[in-house]
Amino acid sequence: MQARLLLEDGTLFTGKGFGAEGASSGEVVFNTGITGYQEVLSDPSYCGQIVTMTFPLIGNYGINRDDFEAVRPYIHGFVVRRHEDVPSNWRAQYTLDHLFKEYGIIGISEIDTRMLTRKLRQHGTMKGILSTGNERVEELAERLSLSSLLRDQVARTSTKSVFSSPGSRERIVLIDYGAKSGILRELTQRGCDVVVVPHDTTADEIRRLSPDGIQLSNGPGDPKDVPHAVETIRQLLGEFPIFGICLGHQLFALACGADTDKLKFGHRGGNHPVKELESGRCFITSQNHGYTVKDESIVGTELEVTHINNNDKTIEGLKHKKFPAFTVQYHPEAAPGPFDNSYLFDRFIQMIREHKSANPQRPRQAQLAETLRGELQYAQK
Ligand SMILES: NC(=O)CC[C@H](N)C(=O)O
Repeated sequence: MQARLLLEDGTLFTGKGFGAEGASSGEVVFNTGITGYQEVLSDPSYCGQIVTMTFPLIGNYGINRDDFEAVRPYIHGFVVRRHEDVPSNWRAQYTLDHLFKEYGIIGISEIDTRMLTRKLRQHGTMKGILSTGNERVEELAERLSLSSLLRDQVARTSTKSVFSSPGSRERIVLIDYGAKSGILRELTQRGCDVVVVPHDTTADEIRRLSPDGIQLSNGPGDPKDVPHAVETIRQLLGEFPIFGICLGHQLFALACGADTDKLKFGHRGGNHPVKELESGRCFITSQNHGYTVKDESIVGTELEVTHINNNDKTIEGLKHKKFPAFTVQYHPEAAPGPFDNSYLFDRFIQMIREHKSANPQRPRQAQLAETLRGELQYAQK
């Protein structure tokens, strides 16, 4: 089956289709990871994007039950050099083609992904349209120009209802903006009592859950598309220890009065070098983002830059100077990518314990009584 990818600048790629048939448009981005295509394509932060893998052989180890980062993929297309439809791995349960057919996702192979990546690097990410049909190029171009990029990806990918993953240690409210499963996995592995809440949960609703700490998740799209999330973080800041990841980091920065901007082609891959300014140490990180916190916007806020990207010097980590809160632009939960940064979850738990022992005026009993009162009032409404 022939398939085509047309970019906004008029470049047309012709290749072979796999997965679903039809047409689909989105922002074309590239990921430089060598392994981990299952985690990449199921990371909700790619919602609405057509993802190109720079590694030239994809599909060779199939798809398995355990490596999903969300219950379903939200990507709008997948572009590869060579697609291997006969997986060879003991963990493989079915093929990439099978997965894409199930979820209506179009894959295209036999593409010069090196040329495509160079174009995206030079021009910046572009809109593109994938099609397995035989419409004329002019018709494809017309459909592409009429299509618009999604603005509601957080609502599309966030959980619709509250659910819990019980544990016997710290109670963490995880605000799900399109969270990767890896974040919940890291918290539950540490025994945390996690309650996952939708992106539009209010500060009062969160207070009623009596959290010891708040985890802000990753998520798709422009942080400025979810102003309600920024407002909620602003209300919770100072009251609870906060740890933010990726979109959570950007939303936190906005809540503290800083600003965000779009990068030319983003950071997506498993080997981005990040420098921790305090120690001077370099960490290799997993990344997937197209936006960044603007350097100059930190001035005059109560934020301090803790990490920078060693390639382009953009901000990779922040902490609040007064309140227990820190955030990173990269992915300590890895999946895919190195697990070197998972210690940040331990740091979060440590921060929660320190905050608790420094604030003995609100013992658990008093907090519980307060919660109960809140819930009663809520129920009587
Ligand atoms: N992985 C993420 O959380 C990405 C954050 C945001 N959507 C960006 O592209 O910058």
